[in-house]
Parts: sequence; structure tokens; C-alpha cells
Amino acid sequence: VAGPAQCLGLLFQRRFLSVRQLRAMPWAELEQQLRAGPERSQCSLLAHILHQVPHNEPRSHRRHLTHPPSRFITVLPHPHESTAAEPLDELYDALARVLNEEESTQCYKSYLLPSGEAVTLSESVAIISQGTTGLVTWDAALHLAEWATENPAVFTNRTVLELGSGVGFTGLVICKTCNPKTYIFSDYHHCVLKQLTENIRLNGFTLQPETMNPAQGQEAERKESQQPKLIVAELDWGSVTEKQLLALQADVIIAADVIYDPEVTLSLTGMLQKFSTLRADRKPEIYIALTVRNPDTYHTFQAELDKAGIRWQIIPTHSNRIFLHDTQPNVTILQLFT
Ligand SMILES: C[S@@+](CC[C@H](N)C(=O)[O-])C[C@H]1O[C@@H](n2cnc3c(N)ncnc32)[C@H](O)[C@@H]1O
Repeated sequence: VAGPAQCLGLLFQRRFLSVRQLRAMPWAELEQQLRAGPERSQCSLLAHILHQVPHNEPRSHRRHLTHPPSRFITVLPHPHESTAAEPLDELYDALARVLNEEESTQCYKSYLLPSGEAVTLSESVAIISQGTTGLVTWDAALHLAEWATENPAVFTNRTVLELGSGVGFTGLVICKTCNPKTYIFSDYHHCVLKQLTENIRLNGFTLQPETMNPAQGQEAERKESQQPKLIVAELDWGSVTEKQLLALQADVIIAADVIYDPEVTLSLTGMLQKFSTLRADRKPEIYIALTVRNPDTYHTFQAELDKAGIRWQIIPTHSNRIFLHDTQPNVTILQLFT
């Protein structure tokens, strides 16, 4: 298998590994290639795609993947459905293995970086669980991470504070690709903080003990390792004090998908307003990625920003589709100025 079939195999692989929805798979391209080829090559195309799904590979072939996903193979079409090709024994074996697996409330998702390295996360299979939306990765997080990989200078050698980190996707991509000096993941939900910590370790990083003053000792440690210093902080926008916030000495503040509820946005805006007392050259750069699901929520947020004296502008982005595979016209990044 070569050329277009190989590319198609890689497209399937990326989407399988990050457990995208069924409709995000490149079905039209598959259909087109199946129709174009003779029966024998239809079978070898399907076999090739099956081999791109690490579930089917011998462990030794699973490059960079310590926790391959499972249960996805069921989305591959039965060869009879789209072509006249003979069913593949291999496909049936794979299906049988997958269907015999136990249902679980957790799954592993892997997102391939341009380097081929993977960011692997343990996530909830439900979008809301344990009373929080923080146990899955949202599209705004994928979009923000994609933008970060295209703009590494924003993060390189700087202290980054992420608000509402969830399971940690954006931060892990930034730590693996942008070389920040310090990366402070934060959230306020205890289940989210636990999952986040687990995911950071899963990706081979060592965490510093939580401290509200991570600037201490940063220089000396950094020179030795050139590894970013990673911290997980419990930080509630509603109760964090100005003193605690400023002590973090963040150069850059980011957040993804934190604009979804008027109450939540109000405490977020109130917290961001605390940076307005800083001297202009000490103010952090702030980037918020959001999915506009309900225009009212978006407009309420903008009105709250205006009221708090926080200016904002939309950051132009062009997705090169590393993590997001389907077009998302409603995902946007705002830069805020306190
Ligand atoms: C929709 S999730 C987004 C998670 C992640 N950023 C993403 O985009 O995949 C919203 C996150 O904000 C956190 N959050 C909500 N209100 C918060 C608050 N007052 N303080 C801190 N974190 C909060 C939640 O715990 C959750 O992890």
C-alpha cells in the first residue's frame, strides 16, 4: 500500500487514537478509494487501515503508545457494506476482540504531535461525570494547543498559568512542544485535579510540589535540566486572592472552554480583573479559547469584560488540523488586555 492509501491510513490512525466521533472519520475518502480500485486492492486497503489502529498491532510496533485505545475498531465498515470484497478474517478477529472487552467509564486517548510523539490522556467516556465537565478534552483545548504549536514563542522560556486545565491536554502539548520555563496547571475540582496529575505523570513529566509561589528557585533548577517546571495548583477563580495570583508571576495566562455559564464567566472576569493593578510591563498576556455554543453566553462574557475594563480582540488563527480534524467555525481565541 502506498501513496493515497498510506495517507488515508494515517488520517484514520490520528482520528482513531484521539477517539474522534464517527462522523469525523474520512469516510468519503475511503469510499472514493474503495470504488476506484479492484477487489484485491480494496481488501488490502482495509487491511492497511486496520493496521493503523494500534489495537491490532503487536505491542512492539506501538510506537510511543503506552496506552492504546480500544473499542474503536467497530467503526470500520464491514467490507460488504461498501464493496463486493470478501470479508477479512482479520477484521472479524479484531471485532471479536474489541466486543469482548469490558465497558469502562474511562478511556485512553492519544493525540499525535507533528513530531510523531503522542500525548496520551486518561479521560472519562462521558462528557459530564462526577458533576464536572473537566474530565474530557474539549475542542477549544485542541484549538488552543494547535495555535500554541504554531506560536511557540508566546510560551518559550516563560511562566504559563493555565486556568481550568481539565485533564491537561493543552498544557501537555505546550510542555512537549514550546519549552516554557514553568507551566502551572490549575483547576478547582478535586476529581479533575487527580486525573490531571495522573495524566501529567503518564506523559513522563515529574511534578513539583504545589506552591503558591512557584517563582522561588525556578532559575537554578531550570538551568540544570532545561525541562519545564510543572506544577498543579488548586485554584478557584471565585476565591483566589490578588496576592496569591500575583505571587505566581505568570507571564502568560491561558484557558480553554471556560466560557459556558454566566456564573462561571463572572467569577473568571472578576479574577482576571485582579491583574489590572499591575504595571503595564508586568501584566501577563491572556489568551482564552472558547467554543461559541450559545451566542448569548458569548455576548454576556464580552459585556462583562467591557464592564470590568478588560479590552479584547479575536486572534486570527488558521488551523493546520493537527488535532482538530473537522472544521470548527465556532471555536475562537480571544486575547484580553487588563
Ligand atoms: C469545559 S471544562 C474545560 C477543560 C479543559 N480546559 C478543556 O478545554 O478541555 C471547564 C473546566 O473549568 C474548571 N472550572 C470551572 N469553574 C472553575 C472555577 N471557578 N475555578 C477553577 N476552575 C473552574 C472545571 O473544573 C473544568 O475543568
